[in-house]
Amino acid sequence: MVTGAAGRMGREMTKGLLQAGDIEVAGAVDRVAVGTDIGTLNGLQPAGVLINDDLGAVIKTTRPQVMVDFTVAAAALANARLAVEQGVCPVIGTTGISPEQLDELHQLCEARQVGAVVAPNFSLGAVLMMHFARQAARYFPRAEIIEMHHEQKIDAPSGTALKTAELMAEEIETALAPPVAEEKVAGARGATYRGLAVHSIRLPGAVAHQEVILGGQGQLLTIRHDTISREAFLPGLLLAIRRVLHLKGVVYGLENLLEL
Ligand SMILES: NC(=O)C1=CN([C@@H]2O[C@H](COP(=O)(O)OP(=O)(O)OC[C@H]3O[C@@H](n4cnc5c(N)ncnc54)[C@H](O)[C@@H]3O)[C@@H](O)[C@H]2O)C=CC1
Ligand SMILES: O=C(O)C1=N[C@H](C(=O)O)C[C@H](O)C1
Repeated sequence: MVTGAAGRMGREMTKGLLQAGDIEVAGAVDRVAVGTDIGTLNGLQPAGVLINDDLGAVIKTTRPQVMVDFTVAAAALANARLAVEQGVCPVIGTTGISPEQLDELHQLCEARQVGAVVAPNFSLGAVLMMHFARQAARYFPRAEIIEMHHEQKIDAPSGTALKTAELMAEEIETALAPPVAEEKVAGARGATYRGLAVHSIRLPGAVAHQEVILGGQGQLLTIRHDTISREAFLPGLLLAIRRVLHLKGVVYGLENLLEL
């Protein structure tokens, strides 16, 4: 089942799931487009699954194995609690979930022996970009992250940028440049997370893009990923759905399901 099924990601991923031979979409939840068939909503044949705004009722009536969540951070943890309590494995793409919320999910999943995947980015290219940035961080003393997204994105920095900084911080020792003597305009040097400067751009025309720039003596290394269309997220989501059924506890980051 999919929560946030009427959103940008929910629609695109539901469309892909409806077309995947080995997956049945049992239910769809959203606060909007209630009563709309998810097939029709996505330009396909009617699928016989109507969007419902009551997650508890959908879980009880359809008994799904997996709940895919693309909603908002404020809803994602509550949705996951409901799912795990019913033995349903959450696959969460929603970003903005705090480390404390992630800990709570870890404990809940351990206690119930239910698998969950939380992945700030399901695009395999973005996962590789993060992996390469982490590797490169071993050899460069400084790095900064620039992420660019569409204007409707509500969180900043992106979940991908935060995850990238977390991965790089495990390798890099002095990522943060010395503070400038005078920041003439507040925020000019971006935000700081895990010792790395992170800059967020929001522009029409953008989908999801990130550059990691590493600096060393006499050289710069730029690692960049561009999401041109949301279809990019489907193969990673399918992988997570198929694997989560065999997990116990939470896997945070798709890189942990790939042999990198
Ligand atoms: N992990 C990944 O690969 C990706 C993650 N995302 C993340 O997915 C999330 C959703 O992004 P978009 O689809 O662009 O947003 P969106 O705003 O288009 O869709 C969110 C949907 O969730 C619904 N919603 C909100 N609260 C709800 C609740 N309590 N119960 C049920 N439905 C609820 C909204 O009505 C809306 O239809 C964001 O956190 C974004 O950062 C986005 C793209 C890729
Ligand atoms: O909101 C988006 O669009 C995206 N959100 C995720 C994030 O916050 O990193 C993944 C991707 O960048 C698209």
